[in-house]
Formats: sequence, C-alpha cells, structure tokens
Amino acid sequence: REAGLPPGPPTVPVLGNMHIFPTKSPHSKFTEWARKYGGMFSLKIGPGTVVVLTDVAAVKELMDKRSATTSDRPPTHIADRITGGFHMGLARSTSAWKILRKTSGAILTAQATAQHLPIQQAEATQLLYDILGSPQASPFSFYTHISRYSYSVILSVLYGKRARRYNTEVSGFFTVMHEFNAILSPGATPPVDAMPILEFIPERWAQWKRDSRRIRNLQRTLYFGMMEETRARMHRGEGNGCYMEEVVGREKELGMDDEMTSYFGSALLETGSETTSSYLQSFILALVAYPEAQKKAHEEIDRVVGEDRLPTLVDLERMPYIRAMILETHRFRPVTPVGIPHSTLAEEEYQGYIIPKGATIFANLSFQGAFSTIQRSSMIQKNFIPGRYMLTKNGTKPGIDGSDLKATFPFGFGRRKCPGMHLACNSININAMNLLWAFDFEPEIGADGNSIAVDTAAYVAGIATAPLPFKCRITPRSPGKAKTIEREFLAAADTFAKFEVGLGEGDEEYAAISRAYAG
Ligand code: HEM
Repeated sequence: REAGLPPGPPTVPVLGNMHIFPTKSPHSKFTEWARKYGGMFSLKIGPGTVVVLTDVAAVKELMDKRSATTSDRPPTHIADRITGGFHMGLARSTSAWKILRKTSGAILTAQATAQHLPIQQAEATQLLYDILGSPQASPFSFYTHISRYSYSVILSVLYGKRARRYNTEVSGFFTVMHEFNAILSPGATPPVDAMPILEFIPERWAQWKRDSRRIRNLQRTLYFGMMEETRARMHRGEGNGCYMEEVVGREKELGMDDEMTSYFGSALLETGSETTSSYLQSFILALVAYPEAQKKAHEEIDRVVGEDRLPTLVDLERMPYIRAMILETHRFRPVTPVGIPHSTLAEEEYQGYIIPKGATIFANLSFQGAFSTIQRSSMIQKNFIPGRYMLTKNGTKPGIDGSDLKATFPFGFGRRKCPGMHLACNSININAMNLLWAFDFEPEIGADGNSIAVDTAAYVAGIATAPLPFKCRITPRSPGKAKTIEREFLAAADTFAKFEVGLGEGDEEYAAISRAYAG
C-alpha cells in the first residue's frame, strides 16, 4: 500500500488484497473492515486501488460535492466489448456517456415522468389483480407478477408497448439480461481489466470472447428490434407519446445516432426493471417479517383511503407512517448495498489521505439512514423500524447530527445519480400503498401447522441484490377490496389500450379472458 493511502487490511505481494476481496456480498465485509480501519479505508487489487467510504460526511463530500472528479466508472472491458461502450450505467466518463446522460436528463424529468403516471397506475392495478388471481399459483408467483410489473411499466413508458404476461417477452428479456449480468460478475471471465494483455488472446482460445460476441448479438437483436418497432409505429402515424419517440424526434439536437438511441433505451430497461422489482420484493419481505409495522400501516391507510377506491399519490401526503416505511425499506435492504462503483478522474485529497487518479470508490450504503458515522453503526440493518423516520428527518437517533444524509443516497451520487429516480419513486410509492391497502402478508404455514419465519438475510449475492424467493401467504383484506381491484382493473382497459400494440395470439386470448373475469 503506497504512502498516503487510507489504511486498510494488510497486503500480500503482487495481489495486494485481491485474494480477500469480497465478491459475493461485499457490504458485510466492508462494514466489518470499516469498524476496524475507519470510515474511509483502502484495498489494493494488484497495482490498482479501491477506496471504501462508510462515513457519511466523506460520502457527501467526495461523491456528491466533488463529483466532477469522482463520477467515472472503473474500466469494464467485457461490458464495452458487448455494448461498444454505449451502456449508460457501465460506460466510462466518455463523450458518448455524456451525451447519453444529457439525453436522460432531458427526457426523464420529474415533470415528464408525471405524464406517464396513468400507465404506471394501470400497470400497478394489474399487479394487484395478478396477485389476487394467483398469489402462489407457482410457489413464488408474486415474484414473477412483480417482475412483469417492473418490466412492463418501463417498456410502456419507454417504447409505448406493454408486456401483459410474464411468460412471453418478459422472460425473454430477463434471459438476455441474466446472461449479460452473469458474464459481468466477478470471476466469470479472466481479469482483463487488471491484465489488459489478455485482450490479445485469439477468440478461438477464449471462450469469454465467444460468449461476449453471442451476448452482443442477442442484445442487439432484442433491443434494436424494439427500436425498429417503435420507429415503424411512428412512421405509420401511430405514435403514443412514449419516451423513445421523443428521443428519436430529438436525436439531432441531443447528438444521438440510431445506435446510441437503441443502447440508451436498453440501459434504462435493464437498470430500471430489476431494481424496482428488488425493492418491492424487499418491501413485502419486511411486511411479512414485521407484522407490527404492517398493522400500523394498515390502520393508517384504512383511515385515509377506505374500501372503495385504490390509493393515489395525493393520499401519500396524509400517510406519514407509510412514507417512513418506504424510506426504511431503502435503509433496511438497499437494492445496491455498496452502490455502483465510481472511479476518480484525478487525484483527490481528503482529511490528509490521498485517493489516487483511477481509484475505484465504493460508498457502503449499509450505513444508510440511522447513523452518521461508522462508530455508531452497531445496529445497522438489524431491525425494520419505520418510526425512526418520524422521529427525525433522516432517521438518525434524536440528538445525532444526520444532516449529511440524503434521502436520495439509495439512488447514488453526483453526476452518476440514478436518472430513473423519479420514475422509480412513483413506482415504489404507488405499489407500496396499493399492496398495503389490498393485502395481508403473513408467514407461510408449515405441514406441522406452525408458521415458517422468513429469512430477512437470504439475499442474492452481488452488487445489485434482491431477496431470494420466499414463501408467504397473501390474502385480500376484504371481499370489498377484492371487488374494487377487479373493477379498477377493468376500468384500466382504456389506459392499456394505447399500449397494447402488436399483441401475439396468446396475449389477445389472455386479454379477453382476464377482461371477461374482471367484468
Ligand atoms: C428502486 C429503483 C431503483 C434504484 C434503487 C436505483 C438505484 C440506482 C443506483 C444506486 C445507481 C448508481 C448511481 C451511482 O453510480 O452513483 C443507479 C444508476 C442508474 N439507474 Fe437506477 N435505480 C432504480 C430504478 C431505476 C429506473 C426505473 C431506471 C430507468 C428508468 C434507472 C436507470 C438507471 C441508469 C440508466 C443508471 C446509470 C446512470 C449512470 O451511470 O450514469 N434506475 N440506479
């Protein structure tokens, strides 16, 4: 470890800390090391440096305030090989990324997102309707209902076309995306970023190069096909005001070309679908595990909304406990517990330590919410206590300074902050209210008649996590509410109609059956 770097675990020759770098669930190890080495510590990965920030003041200063130098991404040769450097979330701070980012800023504004609320609400109604019909048709079907929702809402607002059923194009999309995620996961390919010489191995001896080519082709077929369909619809004069139509219309002004436009849409689809699903699955997990919190939320929503209509975003203003619950879910189980890594474009100095140019920086979000320094963090994530956000704005213990915490931290930092945040927050808010309004979520009953506790620590390993599929009982809270869901689903038909383009035969049939049932 070079002089001036923040402290960290002892290194070994050549590898540095590479042999002990936690690739599966980095946040737990990062938190453990933070207790030992402090709120800013470093790791050596071969010649490269990784800096992990756990102290909130350091996160705010370095990731937000000094974002001009901390908003690069670490190199990802494989991602660039597959996407040509056009994946907005993975691209370095190149001119292409700047254009993609500017485009997202131009179209995903809070105001524009508000215009897409009707389809978001209609899709959320289908989520209730699907859960009502088959909460557990297969053991975990509420999982697939949530995945369908998340994908369909983004598909609708981006491409103007919805996905009615999981089994058709939704599963196709997730298959391609999982292949992409799998090849990007640590250890899946030789360490090309650390040893660039590996790039020169001929393709016939490098399975990872052949896999990259195959995944590139799969992605291009899927995503370029979606764009072609959108353009064809526009040419036929059948546009429906979706985001990608706006990008096509403003391509020149924004400096985009057809290739970039296709990758722009696909990055939003990929980054937006699983994150939203993961959040909603964690929300349900917390409801099952913490019945007292669920009971309080039920009381609040019953008081404000009643039985005969679904909640709206306006209602949320009168539901402080549910607002607190939404924040607490981000704190309890952040979708990306260590954020998405940034990288430095220039050397930075902070509290006497050097962060070299090209260093990778992680912000350990596990600290999120309750405490302003790691020393106070012994209770991190153990309990789901929404009430903490009713005591203080940032959920800190009364008397502890929480002013460095920001409610947007679960969505990242500085110039890399999630551009889909407004869309995501609307989805989270609408569905959190809907699910609470509609259903009781309880532990599954085992063969011996006892309830089976859910495991709130059983999560998918990796940078972006989600609860592993769990069983629970989901029942409508009253026959009146079940009727309201069916009625509202039927009433959503008009909103759906403009997004139901190019349906396959099976989908037409499904539409007819579900409408008949709802009617
Ligand atoms: C619960 C939902 C979501 C969460 C928790 C979430 C969280 C995040 C986080 C932590 C980052 C990394 C920010 C950073 O590097 O500092 C990110 C980036 C990104 N998100 Fe989201 N996100 C969500 C939903 C969405 C949605 C719905 C969309 C699209 C419509 C989206 C699009 C993106 C994109 C494109 C990036 C990459 C930005 C860049 O690197 O410049 N996200 N998100």
